Amino acid sequence: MSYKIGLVGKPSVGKSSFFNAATMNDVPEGAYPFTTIDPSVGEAYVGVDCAAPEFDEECEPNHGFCDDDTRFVPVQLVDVAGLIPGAHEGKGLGNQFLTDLNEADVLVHVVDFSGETDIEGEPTEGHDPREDVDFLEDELDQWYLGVLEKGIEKFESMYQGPNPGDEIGVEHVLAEQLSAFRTNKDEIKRVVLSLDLELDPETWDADDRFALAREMRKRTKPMVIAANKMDTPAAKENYEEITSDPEYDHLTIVPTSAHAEKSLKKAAESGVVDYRQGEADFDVVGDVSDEQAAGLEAIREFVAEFDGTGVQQAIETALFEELDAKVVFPGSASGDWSKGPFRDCFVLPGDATAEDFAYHLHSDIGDGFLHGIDCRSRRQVGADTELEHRAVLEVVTTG
Ligand SMILES: Nc1nc2c(ncn2[C@@H]2O[C@H](COP(=O)(O)OP(=O)(O)OP(=O)(O)O)[C@@H](O)[C@H]2O)c(=O)[nH]1
Repeated sequence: MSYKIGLVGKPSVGKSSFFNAATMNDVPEGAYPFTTIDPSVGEAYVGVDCAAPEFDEECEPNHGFCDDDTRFVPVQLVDVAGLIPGAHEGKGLGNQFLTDLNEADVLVHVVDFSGETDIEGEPTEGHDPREDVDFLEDELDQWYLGVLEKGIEKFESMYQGPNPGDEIGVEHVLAEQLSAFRTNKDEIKRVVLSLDLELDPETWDADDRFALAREMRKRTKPMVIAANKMDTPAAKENYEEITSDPEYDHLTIVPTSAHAEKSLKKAAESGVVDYRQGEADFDVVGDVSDEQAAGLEAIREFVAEFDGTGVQQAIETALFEELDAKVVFPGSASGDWSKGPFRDCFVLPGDATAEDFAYHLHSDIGDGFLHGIDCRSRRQVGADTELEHRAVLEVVTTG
């Protein structure tokens, strides 16, 4: 099972261009991307430094591929259609949209920073991209608020038992109601207290309820803004303005040109350039017309200024920074790579332990877990030890 990154945005912001660019990969022979019959799901990759060279090995990836010591690990990119005003009330694709959003582990919100599409996705000029950012956040907050209100109603109608001490804590009821958002009672309790609220919904006014819904949404729907169309002057101006606006400090904004990424990948496919996704430069290696050369030079300036086209960066930031995921390589401490060196590389939650990793490999391996061995230091690792990003671990089992 790979991680799911949900791509969301109103019409005409460049969501399709982003999706196509991110999933248009020149995968080398022998790498088998998953097959899908759903055109809104594609395979993208997150790049990490491959661990194999540290062990003087050449990796043989089962999934994804390795290019010049960067290991590209597959993730699913899901094009979530249907962001329109009122989605939380079931308008348009409303409920389906929310269900699809919920299946994603983390979101990339594609926003047209050029200001050339209005809130409905129609052409315009001078539209403030902040409205789009607020609009998605508000849709999500209203949705959370609706679910939260139901939980509060349930709690208030519950019989609390005749004796003091029999009461059911509100966090239990809310945790059940909000379970689809992958939260739990401890988190809810922490958020309630962090907002200086009492654990008693009778004392919460409308603002308190909204604040709670918003805070729960922020914690459980990590998201990155892909500031798209950054190749236009208007987008650069908007970007400067928004990134220096303290109201938007809570957001991670990645300057992006889906166009540039698509052009580079196409040029690479036809052998005109040598380009590796995520890189801030490329080489022209084929014949190009003057017009193509000028286009490529404009892209070169862009990727130099923004350290890449932003497509790969947005996906990697979403997974590794917003979601705080990490990768772990199964390894051999004794250097026995007879089954193929560094075949696998798994994406795991940031707090995954050695035992979690064992269970990720197989439930039998998890059940039989004795200890792990850190293949770099050859030190023994206990079940509860949190693994580092790019750990190389051998699991020793009873079996
Ligand atoms: N300048 C510029 N234009 C872009 C970029 N990405 C997309 N566009 C343009 O924006 C318009 C919309 O792009 P699409 O990729 O079709 O947008 P979408 O959000 O998927 O739109 P719908 O399919 O209508 O939902 C097209 O005219 C694209 O050429 C970009 O990075 N820079």
